[in-house]
Amino acid sequence: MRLDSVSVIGGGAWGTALAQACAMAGRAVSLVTRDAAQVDEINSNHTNSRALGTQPLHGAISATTVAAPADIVILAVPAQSSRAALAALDPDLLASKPVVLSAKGLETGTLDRQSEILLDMAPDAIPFVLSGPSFAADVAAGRPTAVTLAGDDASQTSLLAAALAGPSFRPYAADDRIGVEIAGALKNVYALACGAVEGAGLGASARSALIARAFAEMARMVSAMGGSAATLTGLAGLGDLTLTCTSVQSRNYQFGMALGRGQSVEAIISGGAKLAEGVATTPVADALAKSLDVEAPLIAAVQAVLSGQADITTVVAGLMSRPLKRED
Ligand SMILES: NC(=O)C1=CN([C@@H]2O[C@H](COP(=O)(O)OP(=O)(O)OC[C@H]3O[C@@H](n4cnc5c(N)ncnc54)[C@H](OP(=O)(O)O)[C@@H]3O)[C@@H](O)[C@H]2O)C=CC1
Ligand SMILES: O=C(CO)COP(=O)(O)O
Repeated sequence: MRLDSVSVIGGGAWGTALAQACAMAGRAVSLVTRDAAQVDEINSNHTNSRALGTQPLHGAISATTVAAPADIVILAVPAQSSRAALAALDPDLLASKPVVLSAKGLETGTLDRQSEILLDMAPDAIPFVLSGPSFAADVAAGRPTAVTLAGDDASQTSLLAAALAGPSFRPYAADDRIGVEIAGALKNVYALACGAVEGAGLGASARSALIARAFAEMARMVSAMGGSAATLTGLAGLGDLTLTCTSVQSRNYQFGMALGRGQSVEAIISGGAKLAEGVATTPVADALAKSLDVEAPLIAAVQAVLSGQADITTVVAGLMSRPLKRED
């Protein structure tokens, strides 16, 4: 498997940060964005100001609007856009190629994970999932970051992890693709909840209780969906859950804070909120929990708030009055 060149699809914060990580790892990187002005800026000024402000980009990154063949493809568009972005690519670019899925979300309507979308659109592609505690700004600035890279073939996954690893970006190879995907998607739902706890002024104790119960709920979801709950002790589980559920830097946490202050979803979005993947993923996760008969009161609570069925006070009172139970 040749792993010299990388095509990153998506010129937002995460696509640009992953392009930077790959360039720092010694790969030749093509960053594919649909915005011609962004292409000009990246190629002439080595910045992508809309995505990452003044962060200087590595000279090994070149931008384009049209994807060219590469040894590795990284998909870095929002979860709800993955299918359209794949459909716009020449299928030959994906056939038998390692495709790294980096979006954290479940698809509206189909309830699909990112790798299910990929295999639907490009059955010959080789899916890998990259997830873990990693803000784009940190990765792009070369601050130390560690993530999980999950794939079906252990030796291929280790080779790919080595090809993407650089001085400040450390992928750990893993084999539980489903567990990593579900963890990455659900942590955004719980980050909305934790942000809401902060926005509503419910205190740090409540937030930590929420994180711990979210971890237990996530384990039930992962197991029911065919993944391994043990995966959640790693970077994609505990690592990303704690980062996103405690950082004001997280867009999902910020969205949750606005909910906690009493703003409606519509008002937050029309006020220019950045991408918060948990908003689209919550109803999908709620539907999956119900169809799989998984006890998921926290996902249901976030769904009740997002859909306007209940306010935060009512939802918290409901959670606190559930029958007492053993912790396991
Ligand atoms: N930012 C972060 O710190 C991290 C993000 N992620 C995940 O990465 C994913 C992307 O997030 P992020 O980059 O931050 O989001 P951004 O909002 O910063 O960027 C999204 C990018 O995707 C592009 N895009 C949207 N739809 C399409 C499409 N159909 N075809 C091509 N390009 C498209 C947008 O283009 P345009 O501007 O033209 O609309 C934009 O460049 C999310 O799932 C997120 O959870 C994961 C880890 C860290
Ligand atoms: O996934 C992330 C960090 O690991 C980014 O989180 P937000 O999308 O909430 O900003």
